[in-house]
This record gives sequence, C-alpha cells and structure tokens, in this order.
Amino acid sequence: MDTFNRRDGRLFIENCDLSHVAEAYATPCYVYSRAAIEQQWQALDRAFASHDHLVCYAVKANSNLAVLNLLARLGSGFDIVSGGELERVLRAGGDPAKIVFSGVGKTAAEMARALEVGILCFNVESEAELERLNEVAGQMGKRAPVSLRVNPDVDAQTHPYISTGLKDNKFGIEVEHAESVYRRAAAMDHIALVGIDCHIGSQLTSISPFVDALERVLKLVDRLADAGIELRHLDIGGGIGIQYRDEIPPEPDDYAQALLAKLGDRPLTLLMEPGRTIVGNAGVLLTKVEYLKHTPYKNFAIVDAAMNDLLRPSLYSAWQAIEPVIERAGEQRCYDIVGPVCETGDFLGQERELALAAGDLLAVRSAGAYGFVMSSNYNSRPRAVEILVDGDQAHVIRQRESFEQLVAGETLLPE
Ligand SMILES: Cc1ncc(COP(=O)(O)O)c(C=O)c1O
Ligand SMILES: N[C@@H](CCCC[NH3+])C(=O)O
Repeated sequence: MDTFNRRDGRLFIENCDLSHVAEAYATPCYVYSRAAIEQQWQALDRAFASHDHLVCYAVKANSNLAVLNLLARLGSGFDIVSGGELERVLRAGGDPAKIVFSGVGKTAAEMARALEVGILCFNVESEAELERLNEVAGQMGKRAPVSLRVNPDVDAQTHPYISTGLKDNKFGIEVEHAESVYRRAAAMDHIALVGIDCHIGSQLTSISPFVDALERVLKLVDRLADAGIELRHLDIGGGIGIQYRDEIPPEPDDYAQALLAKLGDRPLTLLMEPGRTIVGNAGVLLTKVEYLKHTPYKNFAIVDAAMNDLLRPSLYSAWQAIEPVIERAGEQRCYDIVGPVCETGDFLGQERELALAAGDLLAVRSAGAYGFVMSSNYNSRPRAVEILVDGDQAHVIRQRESFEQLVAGETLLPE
C-alpha cells in the first residue's frame, strides 16, 4: 500500500482517512506519516551500508520532537544550526555524540553548550569562528572537535536562495584558502581537527554537482594528508531533492554509489546531512475552503491556511501539488488558492484546475519539509496543529497554538 492512497475518492495516509483527521483536529493542520519518514531514512542508510557512515538528519527541515525522536530511535545523527535545535535533539533523545553543528553565526553561548554536552563536531565556517571556538573551549578546559566547512564553488543548479556552495554565498571557507586555515587550526591548543565538510545547496535533482563538490573536497583532503593533517570524516552535506511536480530526484542507491566510487579507499567515515529527502514527501498541509470568489478575471479559492503556515510558494514561487481530500464531481475551474493574510503574495498555489465548493478540504502535498518550521504568527495567526499518523492512528504531536499562547510574554507599559 502506498503511504498516500485513495479509497472511494478519499485521501488516506496509511490507514488514516485525512477527512477524519481534519474533522477531529480542524484546519490548518500538518499531517506526517511515520512509515514514510522511517522508510526514507532507512533507504538512505542502507544505500551506504558498505561504507562507514552516519546519516545526520538536518533538523531545520522538520524539528518536531516526535519526528526527531523517531529518527533518534533508528540511530540517526543530527545536523543542527542553533542552540534551539540542539535542545530539541537532546529532548527528543538524540545522541549528542552524533550531532554536527553547522551555521555561520554560532554564538559563544551556543558553542559552550555544545561542548558541555559533547557533540561530534562543529562545522566551522570562518576563521573568526575558529578563533572564538578555540577561546571558548580553552575557558572550559576542553578541545573542540572541528570540521571546516569548505565552499567548493560548485553550481548546485537550484533556486538562488537555497544555493550555498558558490563563492559569493556566505557559507564556508573558500576551498583555495582552506588549507592554510587547517594549518592554523592544527596549531591551536583547544581545537581537535576531525573532519571536512561542504554543503552546496538544497533541492538538487542531479547527482553531478555532489560529485563535483566531492572531487574538489577530496583534492584538499589529499593535500592535507600529505601535510600530515589526517581527518576522520568527510561530510558531504544535505541537499538531495524530492519530487514536487515532475522533477526526478536521485535515488539513494545511485547517490551512494556515485559518492562512494569517488571516495575510493580513503579511510574516511562519510557523513551526510539530508533534510528534505527524509521528511518532505511524508507530510501534507490540510486546509479548508472558506469562500469561493469569482471575478471576470480570476477565480479564487480562499482557504484557511496562508503564507504564515506554508511560506514556500510565496517565498520561492515554489510549486506544491494541491488536491481535494474528498474528490467531488462537477465542473473544474482554474483557481488561485489564496489565504486570509493581507498580502497579494499570500498564495499556496496559482492556476490550479479544481472542482470546488465552500467547505471542501484540500491537501497541499510535499509539506513535510520546510513547512511548519518556516511558519510564523504573521497577522497574529496561531500556528497550526501537527499530527503524526502511525498505521490507522493519528497522534497530536504539537497542539494548535491558542490565543493565550499567542500573546504570552508580551506586557503593557505601567500606567
Ligand atoms: C548545512 C546544511 N546542511 C543540511 C541542509 C539540509 O538540506 P536539505 O534539506 O536540502 O537536505 C542544509 C539546508 O540546505 C544546510 O544548510
Ligand atoms: N527553506 C528552503 C530550504 C532551505 C535549505 C536550508 N539550508 C526550502 O523550503 O526549500
């Protein structure tokens, strides 16, 4: 049985009827499939079985504690980019010794906490960060495990906002300059060099940019080895794309084979930081049609989810499939699916052929990654509820935010 399947025109996740989920928990509502998340992680893990490796799930893609907990139970590592993500992983039962810490702006407090719990390594993105880390570790009487994130200057052929491996992007240390930074780091008292890292972008649908990046990083690894700097691991980053529409993303086995062939017999553990490919197609956003509005120029379906709930269509003009939860007969019309937020850019989809009536439920597909995590309270809209489906059971894994929670922490000035 497919994770997403239709029975008598009704959309199910596993054995759970999504119209019942919407009825029980209201909309907007994120729903994820446990089986789909686990299967994706296991497929990637299996693909690398022949080589020492660690899949470090990129927490930013979907950081719900229940999702992190499922992955921790599978033995996953985690790629984090903030102190908040670190606390989430710890609360979800993740192993600190399997955490890599990426990001260009780590604060001293974040470094200290990560050193205290004993993470696998810091993916250091600049010399200034390296100096700060050396200082913080020194104050704590520790040595910080470090992997330098190099910027290989490879075009990931993806949306410019999510391309990270070009030399004019803010990420990593230029590959030509990295060797001298490694030499400096090797001489620091409170730094232990353990690895090398790169991440060239997100939603990549071709393997060749990964291979090009790896090739450039390996040249540096070999030069470092010649200079007596031996590393334990190489982290290829995340970025494997998913199918939103008609993209054909790399299969885990092909991806693994291409990378392992390039790696050859170098005794390096391979780390990776996949986010989207693990959770993206495991989730939907359910929303209800509040009103239909027909004008001589356009038809609008005004729904109860908005750009604050799912930002990707507004931010990147991203296309995500939108389908009725219960199919209805009748004439299809071309609709823009828009939310209640006061912005013209507030849409979930444009020019979609659908047969609709007010009150219908819609499912926005591929919403498991960069969906809820990018949501906001814009227009003072409470954040949506999150549900995890396990077989025929639907579990609330985050309650809908209440109006009380929405204003919590704000205070009026005294009279
Ligand atoms: C450093 C780093 N690692 C991993 C990821 C996860 O990327 P993706 O969700 O595309 O796999 C990102 C986001 O692009 C990232 O910036
Ligand atoms: N937020 C982006 C992905 C960002 C990747 C983070 N480095 C998206 O929704 O496609």
